[in-house]
Amino acid sequence: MADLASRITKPSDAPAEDAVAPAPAATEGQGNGTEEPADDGVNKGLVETTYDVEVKLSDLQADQDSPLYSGVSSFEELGLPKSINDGLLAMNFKKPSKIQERALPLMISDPPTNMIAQSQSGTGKTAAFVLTVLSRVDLTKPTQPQALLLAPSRELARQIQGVIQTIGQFCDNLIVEAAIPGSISRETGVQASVVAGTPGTVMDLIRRRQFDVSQLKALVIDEADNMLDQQGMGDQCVRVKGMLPKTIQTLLFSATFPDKVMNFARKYAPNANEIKLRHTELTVKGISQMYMDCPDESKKYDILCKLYGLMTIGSSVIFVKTRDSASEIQRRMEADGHKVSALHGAHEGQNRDALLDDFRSGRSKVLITTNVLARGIDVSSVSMVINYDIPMKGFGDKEPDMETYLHRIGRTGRFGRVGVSISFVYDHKSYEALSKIADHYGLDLVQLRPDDWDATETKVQEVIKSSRARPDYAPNALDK
Ligand SMILES: Nc1ncnc2c1ncn2[C@@H]1O[C@H](COP(=O)(O)OP(=O)(O)OP(=O)(O)O)[C@@H](O)[C@H]1O
Repeated sequence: MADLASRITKPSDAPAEDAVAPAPAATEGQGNGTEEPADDGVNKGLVETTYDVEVKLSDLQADQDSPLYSGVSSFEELGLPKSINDGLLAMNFKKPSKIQERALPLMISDPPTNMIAQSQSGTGKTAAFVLTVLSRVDLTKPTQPQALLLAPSRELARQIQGVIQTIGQFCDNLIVEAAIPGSISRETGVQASVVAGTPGTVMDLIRRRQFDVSQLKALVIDEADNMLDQQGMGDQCVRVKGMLPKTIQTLLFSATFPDKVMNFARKYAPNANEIKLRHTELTVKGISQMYMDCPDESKKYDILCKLYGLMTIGSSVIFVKTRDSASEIQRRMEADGHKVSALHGAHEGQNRDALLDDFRSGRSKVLITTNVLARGIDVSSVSMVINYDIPMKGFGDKEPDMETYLHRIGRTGRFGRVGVSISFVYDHKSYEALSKIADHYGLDLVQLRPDDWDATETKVQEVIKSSRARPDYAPNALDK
């Protein structure tokens, strides 16, 4: 068994840095009733101290080693139309990140070329593909669908819709619709130039002839490794693509592209330009990765409750394995006087939307969820992620889900912010799973001990206190 203990850092050298993660497959939240699809995330390495050192975004974007680095001084230099640049300015996006600077020129040039692009969590992949889509839309045909963006969950599809609307706020006549369960009227069908949806719903709309795909010019698959995975929504994505014009420009994006899906991705998006990360580049430096050594499973809940005060300094996401345990932990925590909410695939769609909107706005600060929210969700105030259950994959939970770990912890530490992840281990199996994740990504995980609560609080607080919102950061498009 890999030795987690050998990777423990002392309190004084605690701050962690990079992260990585692969991801499991998510469905549209219509999972099989208990366990929901996983996804990834990773971080690694410990940096010297500096939890409380405030690094400005402008400094990060000038650091060539940062994924936020930009060699150009503004978006204007990338040749985007003024209406789009105005939208970026309104969002306070001053300079592109590395993925935006590298991918955009390749994607917006003619003739259109396919793209397979990888970049760490929270580094601005959404804007990269949204800008491409907006540059291709003919606004004189506002109700003619011209671009389709697919995502693994209704929450992510809605978030992408919001980003398109925000960046495109000065594009006259731009109409963006979400194609998620219950969103498109049967009478009218799709009446938009840009559609962001989940594959099952999109497939149904096309089959029922409520979605005219004949003029589509661009297809974006976000979280593409997860979406194309045969155990996830690969089949649906293949069917959807089979119904689209053959000449469509296909853009695949994710923070993780495990080798096993790369071959398929290359078939799905033939002759694509590729931007890939090396293994060592997958981690996000701002995320301090820790683990909690729980004496046994029954103590996990008590330890979670003890962490509640730290969770509410900012906002927190608690990831658990099943819908049932999400609901059960919510019930117990509420009975114990804590304010928490739980969101998972068993909830009805509008309820899910309201729960996430509350979390985005800060009306709720602690969200218990499953892998359905592990990927893509961007809430800038999240300063802590808890892996109450270590993400596992395969039948019988035999192997850790490297990708899901990376994506889960990537819900914090977004675009230069800092955050903490705490993974709970309590027995040989969970300890070994986390050890494998640490070995895979070369992580130095900081150990937290439930019997030394002062040290735990100090280590966590050091990070979270410096994660406060700073004015040089652009707000998330949907955060209120
Ligand atoms: N150029 C920019 N300048 C400032 N902020 C930006 C810029 N680009 C993106 N952001 C912000 O960074 C945050 C993360 O972006 P985004 O959600 O696109 O990350 P991502 O790479 O898609 O992450 P994930 O892999 O987790 O889906 C968002 O809040 C977004 O508004």
